[in-house]
Amino acid sequence: MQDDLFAGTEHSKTATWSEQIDLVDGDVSLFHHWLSPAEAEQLMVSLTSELRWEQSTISMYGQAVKIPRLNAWYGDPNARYQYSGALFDPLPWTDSLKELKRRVEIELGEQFNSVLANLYRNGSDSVSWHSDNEPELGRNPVIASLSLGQSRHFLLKHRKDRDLGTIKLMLSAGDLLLMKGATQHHWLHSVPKVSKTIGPRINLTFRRVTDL
Ligand SMILES: O=C(O)CCC(=O)C(=O)O
Ligand SMILES: [Fe+2]
Repeated sequence: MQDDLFAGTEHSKTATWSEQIDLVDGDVSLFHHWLSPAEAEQLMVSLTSELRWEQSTISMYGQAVKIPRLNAWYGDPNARYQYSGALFDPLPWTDSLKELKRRVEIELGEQFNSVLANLYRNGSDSVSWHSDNEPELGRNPVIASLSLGQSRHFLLKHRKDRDLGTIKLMLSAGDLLLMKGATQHHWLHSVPKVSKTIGPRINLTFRRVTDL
């Protein structure tokens, strides 16, 4: 179901409209053009330089491996999270991240205490299949993800029922994706590499982590 108020008019390219993704065992919705193109562009520029981007290292089969993207973690002081066995403290909110969080909370009626920012520098950067199911995210994680910059595909696949195939969404600048309910129990998601030359993308995933 979609409520495209301006379908067929000149507004349809930039007007906000939302759709519920038809997903068995999951609850995913997408707010297209949640930010205007101008605001999304401005944020892309400012967040690229303002955030403290790092290339994290994870351990895979006992080897230290650099992940294929940059990231940065911001949030309330108690919103600590565990990643590959290490405990990370969030950086304090910047003004623009705090303001975005406030607007996302009002839109969705959900509370968040942290944001994981990802910077995909080009088509070689990606995130492989995973679920956001770390214990500190609680039983049914609510994750709101805001996309800026280059459009990229966001894929979903069911953990068990492969007959459901791969669901492919295009996330463009200003789009807000919401995942909640049982989604993280049953579905994996990824942002695959792209072989052609493309520009950078930033994705902000607002989360609520609890003290373990
Ligand atoms: O970049 C995206 O759209 C997804 C990022 C993601 O899945 C994550 O940070 O857990
Ligand atoms: Fe994720």
